[in-house]
Amino acid sequence: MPTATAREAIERLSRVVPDFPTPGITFRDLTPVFADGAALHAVTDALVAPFAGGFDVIAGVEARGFVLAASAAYATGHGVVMIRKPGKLPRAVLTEDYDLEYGSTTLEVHPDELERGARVLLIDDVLATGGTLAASCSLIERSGWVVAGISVVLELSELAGTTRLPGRRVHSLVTL
Ligand SMILES: O=P(O)(O)OC[C@H]1O[C@H](OP(=O)(O)OP(=O)(O)O)[C@H](O)[C@@H]1O
Ligand SMILES: Nc1ncnc2[nH]cnc12
Repeated sequence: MPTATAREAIERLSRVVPDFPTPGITFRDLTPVFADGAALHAVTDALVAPFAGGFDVIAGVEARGFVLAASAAYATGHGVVMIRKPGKLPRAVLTEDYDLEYGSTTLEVHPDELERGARVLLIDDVLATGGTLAASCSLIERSGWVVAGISVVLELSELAGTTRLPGRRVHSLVTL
């Protein structure tokens, strides 16, 4: 499905929620995009299309990134690596603390999930300050894997998240 269809669906279905989760944050809610089958299909295809043939596995960031990563993995016949919030993964983990637009937290990964050198396409819903994706890239590289690219549905350009991702190939379906 063409990227223009995905963009139209994102613009039509996404919602703006003022002061969520904390006062002063303008929250961009993509749950209606996830809930619409045609939109999820178009968005999934548009996220992976620029990276076709260039990755071995897809990584998703808990929680919203999991929806997109699993959809993209099924569509392309790849597996999923889960980058999780703290205390959820059962075996030995690598850990990164980070800040995001409305707080601070930690992400973790099982570093033995893939072979060294595996090419990982990293998918998430929103690129805001870039803290989440920078921490995720660090976990991927500390695990011995390669970041093949980063694909997001929505980039909030006023927060300049790409400056936290120097040298990365970042694909955003919609940039606000
Ligand atoms: O670019 P940043 O400033 O780091 O923000 C982007 C992140 O914020 C949201 O995740 P959140 O941690 O709110 O988790 P959720 O998916 O569980 O809602 C979003 O899904 C991104 O992962
Ligand atoms: N403004 C925002 N809307 C939705 N998700 C976000 N993650 C970080 N900032 C966000």
